[in-house]
Amino acid sequence: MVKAVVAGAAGGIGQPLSLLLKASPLVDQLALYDVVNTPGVTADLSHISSIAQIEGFLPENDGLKKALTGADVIVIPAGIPRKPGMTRDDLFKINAGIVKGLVEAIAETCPDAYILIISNPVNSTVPIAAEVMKKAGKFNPKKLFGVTTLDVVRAETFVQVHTGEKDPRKTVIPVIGGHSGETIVPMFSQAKPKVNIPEDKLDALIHRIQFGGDEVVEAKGGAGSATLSMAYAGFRFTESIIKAAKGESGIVEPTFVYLPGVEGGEAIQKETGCEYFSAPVQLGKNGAEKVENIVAKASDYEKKLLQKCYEGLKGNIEKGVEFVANPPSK
Ligand SMILES: NC(=O)C1=CN([C@@H]2O[C@H](COP(=O)(O)OP(=O)(O)OC[C@H]3O[C@@H](n4cnc5c(N)ncnc54)[C@H](O)[C@@H]3O)[C@@H](O)[C@H]2O)C=CC1
Ligand SMILES: O=C([O-])CC(=O)C(=O)O
Repeated sequence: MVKAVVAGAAGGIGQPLSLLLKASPLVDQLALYDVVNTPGVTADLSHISSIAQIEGFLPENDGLKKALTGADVIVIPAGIPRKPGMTRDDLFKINAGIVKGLVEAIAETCPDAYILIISNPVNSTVPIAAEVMKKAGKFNPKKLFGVTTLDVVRAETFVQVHTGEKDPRKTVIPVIGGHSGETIVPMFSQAKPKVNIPEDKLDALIHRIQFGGDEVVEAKGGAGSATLSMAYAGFRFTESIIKAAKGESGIVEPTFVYLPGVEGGEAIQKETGCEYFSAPVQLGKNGAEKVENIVAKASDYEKKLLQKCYEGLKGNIEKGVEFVANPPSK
C-alpha cells in the first residue's frame, strides 16, 4: 500500500505531476492538497481508470492533516514560480514560509514519510525542511530529498546532439551540487557510456544545463517556469523512491541531501564544505542508503565549476537554516 501526497497539487507542476501519479500502478492512494482548486483537479483525475484512489483537500476542515494522514511519500511543488528577470532566490521570501508550514504539518502528522521538495529555491528550502524536522525531533535525513532530477533530464536531452543516441535516457550523466545557475554542475567526465563533447562546445552545453530554467521562464514570458518537464522529472524521481522502498535494488539518483545524515556524506562535506549537496544517491528500502563521493573524481575543468558551486551553495544553505533558527518578524 503506497499513499502519495502532492502539496501544491493544483499548480502548474502539481496538476501534471498528479496526473502521472494517478496513472502510475505504483500508487494505491493519492491525496491532493492545495490552498485553491483541489476539488476540481481531484474530480477530473478521479475519472481515470487506474488503481490509485484519489482524494482532494483544501485548508478548511483540517484538510492538510487529512491529506497527510498515513502518507508514505509527499511531493511538494507548492509555492510561487519565477517571472523573467527573477532569480530562484527571489522566491525565498514567499516560498520559505510555505515550505516551513507544510513540513511542520508533516512533522506532526506523518514524520516517517519521504519528503520530496520541488519548491524553489531548493538550495534553501531543503535546509528549511530539515531544520523544521530537527526542531520537532523527527528528522530522518535518509528520507528528505531536494528534487534535482530536472537538471539530469536536461543534461540527458541537451547532450544528445553529441552522442547520437536515439534514447537520451540511455546516457547517464550525474549532475551535482545544487539547483540554481552555477551551483548546478554536470559531470560529463563521469557519463556512462563515455561521451565525447567537442572542446569548443562544452562551455555552451554546461551553460545551457545550468540556466535551462531561464530558457523556459523567458519563453513563457511571465506565465511561470518549467511545469511539464518538471512534472516528468518529479514523477521519475518519485517512482525511483517508491520502487526502492518496495525493495528494487540498484536505483541511483542524483538528489540534494543532508550530507551528515547519509552514509558517505561526510567525505563530500569535507571536500565541499557544504552540509547539503546533490550527488548520486543509492536508494533503498529506507531511503538514501549511500551517497557517492563523485566530487573526488572531477576533471580539472569540473573542479573549476565546483569551486563556484560551493561558494553559491553555502550562502543558500545558511539562509535556509537561519530562516528557521531566527524567523523573520511578521
Ligand atoms: N526543483 C525544480 O527543479 C523545479 C522547481 N520549481 C518550483 O516549483 C514551484 C511551483 O511551481 P509551479 O507549479 O509552476 O507554480 P504554480 O504557481 O503554478 O503552482 C504552485 C501551487 O502551489 C499552491 N500553494 C501556494 N501556497 C500553498 C500552500 N501553503 N500549501 C499548498 N499549496 C500551496 C498554489 O495555490 C499553486 O496551485 C515553484 O517554486 C518553482 O520555482 C519549478 C520547476 C523546477
Ligand atoms: O527556473 C525555474 O525557476 C524553475 C526551475 O527550477 C527549473 O526550471 O529548473
